[in-house]
Amino acid sequence: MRAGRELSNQETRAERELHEEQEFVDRLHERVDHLRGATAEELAEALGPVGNAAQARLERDVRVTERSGLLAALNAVGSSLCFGRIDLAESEGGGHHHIGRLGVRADDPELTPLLVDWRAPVARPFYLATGHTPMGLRRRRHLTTGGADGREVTALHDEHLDLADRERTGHEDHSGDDVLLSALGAARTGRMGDIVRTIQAEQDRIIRAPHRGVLVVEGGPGTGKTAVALHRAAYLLYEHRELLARRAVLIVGPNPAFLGYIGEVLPALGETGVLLATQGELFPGVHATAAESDHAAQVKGRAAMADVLARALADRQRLPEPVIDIEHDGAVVELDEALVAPVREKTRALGLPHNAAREHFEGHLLNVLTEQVADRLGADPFGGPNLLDASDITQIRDDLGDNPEVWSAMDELWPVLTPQGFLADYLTEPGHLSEEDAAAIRRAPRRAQEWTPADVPLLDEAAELLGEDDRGRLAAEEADRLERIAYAQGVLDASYASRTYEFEDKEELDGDASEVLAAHDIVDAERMAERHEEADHRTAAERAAADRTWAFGHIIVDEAQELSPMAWRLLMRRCPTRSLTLVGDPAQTAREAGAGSWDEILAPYVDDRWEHTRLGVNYRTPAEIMEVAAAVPRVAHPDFHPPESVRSTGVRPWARAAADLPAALTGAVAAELPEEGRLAVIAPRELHGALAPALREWLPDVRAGEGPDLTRQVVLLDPRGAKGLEFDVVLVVEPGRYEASDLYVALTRATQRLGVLHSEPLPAALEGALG
Ligand SMILES: Nc1ncnc2c1ncn2[C@@H]1O[C@H](COP(=O)(O)OP(=O)(O)OP(=O)(O)O)[C@@H](O)[C@H]1O
Repeated sequence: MRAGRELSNQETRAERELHEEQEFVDRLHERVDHLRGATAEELAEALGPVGNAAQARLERDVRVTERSGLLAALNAVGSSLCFGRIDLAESEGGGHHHIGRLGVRADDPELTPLLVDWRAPVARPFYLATGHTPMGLRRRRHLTTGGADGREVTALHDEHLDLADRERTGHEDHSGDDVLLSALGAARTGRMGDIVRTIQAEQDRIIRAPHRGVLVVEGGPGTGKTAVALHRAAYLLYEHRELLARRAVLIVGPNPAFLGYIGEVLPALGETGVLLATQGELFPGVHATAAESDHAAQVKGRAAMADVLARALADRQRLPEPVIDIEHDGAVVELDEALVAPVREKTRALGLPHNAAREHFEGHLLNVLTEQVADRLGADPFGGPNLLDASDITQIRDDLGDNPEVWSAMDELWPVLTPQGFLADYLTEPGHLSEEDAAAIRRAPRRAQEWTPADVPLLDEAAELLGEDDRGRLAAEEADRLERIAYAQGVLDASYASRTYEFEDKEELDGDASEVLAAHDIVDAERMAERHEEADHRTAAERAAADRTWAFGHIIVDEAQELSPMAWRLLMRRCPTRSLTLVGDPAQTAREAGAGSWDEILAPYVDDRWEHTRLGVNYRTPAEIMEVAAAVPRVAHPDFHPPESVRSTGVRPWARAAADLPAALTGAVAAELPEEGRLAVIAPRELHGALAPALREWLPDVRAGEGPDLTRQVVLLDPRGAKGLEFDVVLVVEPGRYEASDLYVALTRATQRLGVLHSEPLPAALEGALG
């Protein structure tokens, strides 16, 4: 009887708790809805016309940026606006805080905090507190919301961190671990989601690590490296908003499909100040997607290429072979090696980039040509000093400067080059390399500008070596400025013409009218022209994408060990403050183009001043699959330890030998396709053509070699393209053809089930390991 009453009291308490949280969540959404409307209105107002004063325009720009950021955050809240609550111990003053995706204050005079942003220091114990170290907490609560609009509180999970606390809420049956496990076991959508509800302590420490310096995060497959890197970006943007909103954060990922996969995480967290890019997109104006051999990419990635390009450029600073004849003033002026070599040396000695030095080359060359002409014209037949005076010499120099033959000689000897033009020329005839390496990267002239990702660091290197001959740009800017002044002058003249009329008109009505119009007198055309310059409303990330010399506030590199030494040179140029987070796993790295150990990568830039940290728990791959996959790196490293899987499913991975692979694949996909979620077929690229018809039922329009659409229920990938991705079910085809690191990647992509299909022998590591 007594037990029965207690039980019903518990039920009542549990219901009351749920009801109270529902009321709170309703109030919260109401407040956010109101804020959203008000912010949208403020933004519309800010985007409206403002006066011409520079101050007003500046203030408007700041307001627009702020309001747009806030609106993006408010629009992003989606369903789990509030997902946690922490109750403080009596010793900490009691009370509680709700934790959510963004900070929200009540509409009262004190602006009482309603919801604490997950990134705020107050929220930290939500992620870190344990029974052993409660961090001042009495209780931690996970709120799960759902329903049609995502606003219904569907479950609470309470953990008591003070073990002496006997109070029960009726929601203690499941712990925070169940919330994590249900997130991990959920069907995949083809897009990565955020993990703010369930960030684990080891991950939280990395996410909130100080932003200065280089932080290296290593961890096996599925340890949350990518998730952590993205949440770190969100955290840094929150913590250092002022700096990073201006300088933007760059996230570099291994391929476009991967960027598509992770692309929604930061916007869902309300952050827009981030540029996501692959290596192939890091040179503005170039979209480098052409393919090439591993050998070619490896040659291009070597650090020595910086020197090779510098030498190739020096080759373009030519000497006459043997002479260039210039017709001038009825005679021939001879440009030979003896004359040009000292000019070239003098110009090189300035240490300027090639294009920037061109102006000096022109000056020096004109001087020696002038001397030659003056020697001839002013020679005293009786052997005395030259008969020409200073003005004659100036005249000769000016005349030479007007002679097109002089300019074409200059273009031959010291041409102004673009990075694209220079590199394309180099690749059609690669010098300063062994014959074998040159053959690997040589390109037919008609394909010379089909850029590959490995070309991008070379283009950037070339741009550095070339510098800018900015005379053209400056002249264009000056012409533009003059045009604006002329326009402004026209406007002023027009308003002056109407002035008398308006003035008279107004004066009759208003004695102050002369004051208003007097403003005209102090605005000259030049200042008015300045005011007509376009306001730049692009975000910092958008401006950064278009600017090769942009210095980012922070750079995050996923799969960082894939990058070549030349790619590191490019990235370090984009990050002069050396504020970087590098994420990678050596066991998943194809070493061909990679830069080797972290020490080797980083020593040239930061010496040994970098921090290393590891993630050790696998949140993706069930233990059964991990056991099979770990055998692959163990072949070369017998003491290899994979990260520990947080889950097991009880389902063993299987292997099936089949003479007719396409038929076997069709059968396997039909049998394994999850009701909800995604299935990936990972197969060597050369088999895609033969396998695509077998997938027609699910992928009717797929063509071999196409970028995958990860939101389809079935996806066809090669092992490199599978990097960083995950699927509910994975079928690996012909694993005997993969390199070990690629095979390890392919085998660790599944969150639920793994199957292997082969017609050729299995690699030794998999033999006997599969059911
Ligand atoms: N704390 C967490 N809560 C919920 N899900 C998590 C958590 N940590 C990681 N995950 C999930 O685990 C999966 C693997 O994470 P992620 O892709 O970041 O791992 P990774 O280390 O980058 O893997 P890989 O090196 O294999 O690409 C993702 O689905 C991610 O959302």
